[in-house]
Amino acid sequence: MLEAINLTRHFGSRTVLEDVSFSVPANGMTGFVGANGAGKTTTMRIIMGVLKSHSGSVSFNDTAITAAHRARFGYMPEERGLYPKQQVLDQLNYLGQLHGMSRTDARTEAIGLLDRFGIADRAKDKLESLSLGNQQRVQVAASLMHHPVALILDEPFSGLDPLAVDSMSSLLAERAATGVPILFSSHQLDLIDQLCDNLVVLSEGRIVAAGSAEELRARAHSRHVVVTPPDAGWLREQPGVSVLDVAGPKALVEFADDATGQRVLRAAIDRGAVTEFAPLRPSLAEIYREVIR
Ligand SMILES: Nc1ncnc2c1ncn2[C@@H]1O[C@H](COP(=O)(O)OP(=O)(O)OP(=O)(O)O)[C@@H](O)[C@H]1O
Repeated sequence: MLEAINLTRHFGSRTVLEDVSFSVPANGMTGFVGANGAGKTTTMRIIMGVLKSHSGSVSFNDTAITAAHRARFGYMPEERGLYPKQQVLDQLNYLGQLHGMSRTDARTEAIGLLDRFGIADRAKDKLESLSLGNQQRVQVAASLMHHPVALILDEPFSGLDPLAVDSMSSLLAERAATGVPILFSSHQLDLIDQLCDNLVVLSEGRIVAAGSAEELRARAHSRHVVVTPPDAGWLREQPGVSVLDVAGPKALVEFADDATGQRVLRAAIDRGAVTEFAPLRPSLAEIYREVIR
């Protein structure tokens, strides 16, 4: 597990991170979301030691993080970082060898990753001759070359077509399943919803929500769809019930607590037929919108 503990960072007189704490558990993907300028890249840079925090710390598997840990991490920085004029395969080979892989292992791994991303035929081309989306695939491949023990990826999915998103997400899910903590930032809430086991939401340098998707869903608003023919308007009169929408027999409601939900269900049965009484699982995207409001 990777942990950020009370990180604070200023730029001049501006505080861009304030007491930021969250964990990135092994066995799962953690989505890092927040508006432009919220502080995601700054946090990732601090985790990777590219930037120092003014207070707070980072730990990996319950010990203070060291350069040796970080050398075994995979990092895809916001500014990317491969050489545009160098051949794709050469760069991946070189990076693998920098991480201690033999020339043969590095080459095998590089070809395997390029193949996985459907761009093995571009191995001998200069990076700059690839489309932006394909360059992005190479950048992600670079971060995966040495079988990292943790992955920190700054917007790895931006600019990818749907097939590339699929191949990248299945590869990352495989790595996560082997116990590699993965933190990735994204503005694509639908993807976050699809991929993440954990979510960290940053707003103006502060954590506004963090935890497992299940915990966050359980903590979120308790919305229900209630269908009581012929007309669900009576729900408006019920204490502890906020009616968000009503159309004939169907209402979308929020209960103040579970007991209110049970009381309303009994009242609905007393009135006649109840054809639907169903909790709505909020998506992570909805949770994000709610906490960021
Ligand atoms: N080197 C720097 N000098 C001064 N201010 C900086 C520096 N780096 C980042 N900032 C400021 O810190 C704040 C957080 O920026 P950061 O890049 O971490 O946000 P972000 O959440 O990654 O945003 P985005 O989603 O747009 O990538 C911003 O206001 C940014 O202008």
